[in-house]
Amino acid sequence: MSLYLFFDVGNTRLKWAAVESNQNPSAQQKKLWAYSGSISSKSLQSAEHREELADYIAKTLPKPDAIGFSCVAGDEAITNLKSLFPQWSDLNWQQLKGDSTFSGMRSLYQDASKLGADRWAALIGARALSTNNTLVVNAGTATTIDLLGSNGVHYGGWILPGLGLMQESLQSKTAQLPLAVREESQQEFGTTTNEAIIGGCDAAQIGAIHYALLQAKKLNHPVERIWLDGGNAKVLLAQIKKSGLQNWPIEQTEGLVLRGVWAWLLQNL
Ligand SMILES: Nc1ncnc2c1ncn2[C@@H]1O[C@H](COP(=O)(O)OP(=O)(O)O)[C@@H](O)[C@H]1O
Ligand SMILES: CC(C)(COP(=O)(O)O)[C@@H](O)C(=O)NCCC(=O)O
Repeated sequence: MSLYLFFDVGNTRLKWAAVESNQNPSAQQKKLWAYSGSISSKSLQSAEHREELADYIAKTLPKPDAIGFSCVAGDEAITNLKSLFPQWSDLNWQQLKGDSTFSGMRSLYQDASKLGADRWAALIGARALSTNNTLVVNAGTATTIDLLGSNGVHYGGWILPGLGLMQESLQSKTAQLPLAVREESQQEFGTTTNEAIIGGCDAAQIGAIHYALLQAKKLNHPVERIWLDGGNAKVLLAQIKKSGLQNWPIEQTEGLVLRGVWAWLLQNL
């Protein structure tokens, strides 16, 4: 049996996972990854942290037969990532980019080489999970919202500051606003500065998803499934449920980008 190792380098977190060749990227079960983990993407900048990460991964899994990755954290991060396992120098690192081809899918992005590799990977991952009209929401450093038709066409999407970025920018660009902290007893409309900021940023994120649903319907691709992933997915989903939007066909998922890199790698082996 072969083993495949995948990396998703985001602007905040570096995620990895490994699977065996008898597994399938369309499998829905929660415990999908034989091995997985995450660490700050900044760790790639330090030789010491790179060595620790490489040691940890090499000790927890056997030598993989192929490595696939996507990276939106810049060229230096790619160079550092590819330097991780000098002992596996014969291994080919396969990089999924925004314009990597995937059979059965295409993007309407005017210049696909500019499409974030993680967005394209997440769309491929979503396609592996379901083939209906789908909204892919990745709530990470940035929040990205992308529409994927049941025909395999990516109609484009939106990029918003992520929840953390929204809150941080209010603090750093105003005189009076603190860095807000999420509390248990969040009201519908904020009655403190803290609540007003947390509620306002939530509303911007949830409102954007709501607007995307309306736009997709207008384009005659009514959304039948929303996949919500990323470091802020849990918090956002809780707010969506609290807001009385339970009838949205939304499901939290983990590792959609890694799943997409996996599906793509299998087409390219
Ligand atoms: N343990 C955590 N470490 C870092 N960020 C976290 C954590 N938990 C939640 N977050 C939030 O998730 C975001 C990172 O999510 P992630 O999906 O990993 O982003 P990216 O793919 O952009 O690296 C952060 O900006 C932060 O708002
Ligand atoms: C939008 C992003 C910054 C999201 O990055 P992330 O929050 O996942 O770290 C990334 O997908 C990116 O750099 N995209 C390139 C521009 C584009 O997709 O049009």
